[in-house]
Amino acid sequence: MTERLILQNVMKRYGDKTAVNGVTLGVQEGEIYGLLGANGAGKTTTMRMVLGLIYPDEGSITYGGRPYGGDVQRMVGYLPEERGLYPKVKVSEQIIYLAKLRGMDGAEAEKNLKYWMNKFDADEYYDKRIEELSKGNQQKMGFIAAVVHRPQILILDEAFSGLDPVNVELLKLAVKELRDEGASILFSTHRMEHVEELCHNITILDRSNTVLQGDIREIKRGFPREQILLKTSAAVTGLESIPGVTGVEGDPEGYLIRISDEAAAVPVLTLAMGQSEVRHFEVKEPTLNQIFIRSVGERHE
Ligand SMILES: Nc1ncnc2c1ncn2[C@@H]1O[C@H](COP(=O)(O)OP(=O)(O)OP(=O)(O)O)[C@@H](O)[C@H]1O
Repeated sequence: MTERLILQNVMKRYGDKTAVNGVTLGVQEGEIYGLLGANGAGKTTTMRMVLGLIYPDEGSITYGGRPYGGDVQRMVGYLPEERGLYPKVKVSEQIIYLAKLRGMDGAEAEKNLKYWMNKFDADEYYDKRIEELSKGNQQKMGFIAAVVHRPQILILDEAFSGLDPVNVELLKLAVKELRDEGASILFSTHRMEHVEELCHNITILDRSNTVLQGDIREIKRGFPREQILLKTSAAVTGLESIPGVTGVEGDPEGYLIRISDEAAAVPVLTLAMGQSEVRHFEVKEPTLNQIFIRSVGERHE
């Protein structure tokens, strides 16, 4: 697989404040790459540099091997920032206009627009003005505006915020479809469950620095497993007394057992089997949410 979007040691300062301190990452064709971080970590600044809205003070960003400029601008799609679409202009008119600006011919733009409007269950908004739409529906139109010209690189900053659960699913499907067609997607969000579902590779930033980077599965292997999920046919007593067990919650339908040492797993299972039929036993991997809190939260303590 080829890395299409590459950031190398990208640095941005505002006066004596370093907003982004040497970020290096690569997004492949057909990949959704997660860019995560606490508030103020440098995500938006990084994405604004990728969009060519601001320039890095150091380092480089390349798009299919080329620097920003010329045709590269047309390769990139992004969700307009809040109020990015003109409230008084018809949805179809401005989205087709934007697609043409990015080099697509009118007929193809119209065809793509209709395709996405239909996917998003939004046909009825075609001839409406943006200001007539609810906030969530405006956001869906923003998403269509970002993808209508079929960009090879797509920048999504909190693309699902403010959407109802049905629309979140629709947008997730759309993002997966674009990935499967080969788009390179830089995806930023605070919703870790979306990252777990959509991304393989991530970078976590904290106060302008990269604190974790790589394949989510490998990152997880580097963190201790601290929870056991146990389901049994009857109550199990004495779990709390096992060395390494630091807490027990729940009931036979699902005990959540906190452990400080994975060596506690075997005695937990042995005890449970001695008292009951064991229906489920799992030493749980940490969630990305727990990893985020550990790696970012601990730095702040
Ligand atoms: N135009 C600017 N002038 C001065 N400082 C800025 C500017 N833009 C961003 N910063 C600073 O750079 C740092 C990174 O900000 P950025 O907006 O990139 O964070 P973020 O990760 O997107 O945060 P959030 O999750 O809160 O949106 C912050 O400390 C911010 O105050």
